[in-house]
Amino acid sequence: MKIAVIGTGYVGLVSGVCFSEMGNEVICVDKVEAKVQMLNNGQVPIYEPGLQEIMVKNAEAGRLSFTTDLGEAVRKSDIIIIAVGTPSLPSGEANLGFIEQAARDIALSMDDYKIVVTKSTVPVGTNGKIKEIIAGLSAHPFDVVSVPEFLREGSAVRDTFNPDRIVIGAENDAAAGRIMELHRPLTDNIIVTDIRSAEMIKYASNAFLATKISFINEIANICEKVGADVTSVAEGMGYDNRIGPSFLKAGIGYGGSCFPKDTQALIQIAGNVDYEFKLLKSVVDVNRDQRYNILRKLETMLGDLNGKVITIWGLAFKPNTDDVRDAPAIEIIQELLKAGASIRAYDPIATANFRQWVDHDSITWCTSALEAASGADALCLLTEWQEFEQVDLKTLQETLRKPILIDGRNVYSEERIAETGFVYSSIGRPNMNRGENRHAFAL
Ligand SMILES: NC(=O)C1=CN([C@@H]2O[C@H](COP(=O)(O)OP(=O)(O)OC[C@H]3O[C@@H](n4cnc5c(N)ncnc54)[C@H](O)[C@@H]3O)[C@@H](O)[C@H]2O)C=CC1
Ligand SMILES: O=C(O)[C@H]1O[C@H](OP(=O)(O)OP(=O)(O)OC[C@H]2O[C@@H](n3ccc(=O)[nH]c3=O)[C@H](O)[C@@H]2O)[C@H](O)[C@@H](O)[C@@H]1O
Repeated sequence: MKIAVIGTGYVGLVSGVCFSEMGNEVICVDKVEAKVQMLNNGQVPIYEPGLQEIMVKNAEAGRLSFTTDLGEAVRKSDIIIIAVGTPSLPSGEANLGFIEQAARDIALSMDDYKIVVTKSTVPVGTNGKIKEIIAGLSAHPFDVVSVPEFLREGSAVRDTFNPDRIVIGAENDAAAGRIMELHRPLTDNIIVTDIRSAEMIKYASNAFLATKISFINEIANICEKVGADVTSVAEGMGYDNRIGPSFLKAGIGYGGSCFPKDTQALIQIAGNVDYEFKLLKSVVDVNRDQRYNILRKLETMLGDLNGKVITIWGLAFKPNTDDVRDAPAIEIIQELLKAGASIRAYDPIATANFRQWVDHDSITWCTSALEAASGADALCLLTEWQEFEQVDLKTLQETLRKPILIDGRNVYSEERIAETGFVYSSIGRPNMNRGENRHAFAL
């Protein structure tokens, strides 16, 4: 099939590359010329394991190309995939400006029947608006189909080739059939439904996963008070098939470009029809507060943070990505700076992106984990990069000025910590916490 993909962010680029790997002819379009130039030079603007190799292979085979010329891409293709951003407005509602612009651009370029597929996450009713926009500007026949995307950053290629399910929302059986045919090599688990339900499936899925995370984080907070271990609790719960083991890792809360934005958007979608989504509002509140656990733990151990030097390990919102959108590290570092602390920060790959969000004279950007730890009063681990797990804890203890380790992702085992002299605190594992109530002067 001949496919144009509009937008070369995570979703557009990964889908485009994977569809070309499946033998389709794909043209990826972005309005940012620098991005297209990079892609044409075989470079991937995002960090996504495995993507570059397949991209270069398919570009060399002539099945995959990149352009800023949306019109030509649309005219050469049968299927147009919209994968532009839908960021939050200050109200929490999804900003549909990029979607509407893409719909107008597509309409003005159409010269024949096209299937317009929306992969961006859009509020219920948006595909209907896309249809109206295109029909208002073009006399050519077309169908709009909603195919929400469920890939995760950091494992986007694997997720795309091994989806749990494909959801297709369509009004027309023939269009649904073409889109089914496109996805059939990936899975037999294809659910065809109406467009509004498909749009809702995406938000409901992300909101449910966010709920699981806030739920286990609250259980972790209670575990700390009653002396239970949240990792055992999650394991014990996860063996129940009705619950399942995934998304039960307690930590400092979810971040990233999607859960925070999509939970807010769903609260707004419900609010627009006079429904107060109380459960989801609490999920969001719990998530925001969970980040502050790190600060509370630091204050318990160090007292006043003014003048203290704090190491931050991990700036990306999760490992294996350089994406820092809504990363918990942003808010935690801002709060530490407000409290008068200075920061020594390190992330294996996300530092350059992070500096576009937060930069300050009191932050030293380090190029290795141990350099960041050097001479600090405490270390906070915020992203569970494998390199942090593999660090020699004795060397780490000697490198820090004070042996205080706050593990926001429960990376270290009880045995490993027991072999060290760290004052240690993690999330929901009170039996491992050591010396948490000792103030710095006692160390
Ligand atoms: N990032 C992720 O892991 C996932 C994202 N999604 C959803 O997919 C959508 C896209 O997300 P990302 O890939 O993160 O987006 P992004 O914001 O990283 O990238 C979007 C790209 O679209 C381009 N663009 C915008 N308007 C354009 C136009 N009219 N013509 C050509 N290019 C245009 C931008 O220049 C940008 O490069 C969002 O709705 C998001 O919620 C869904 C699942 C996973
Ligand atoms: O709509 C989207 O954009 C995507 O959002 C998430 O994917 P992603 O944000 O890439 O990453 P996740 O692996 O889901 O992690 C999100 C956040 O939750 C946190 N998390 C995840 C799992 C867990 O058990 N505990 C936990 O705190 C992570 O640290 C991270 O900050 C969903 O998992 C994807 O299915 C969806 O397509």
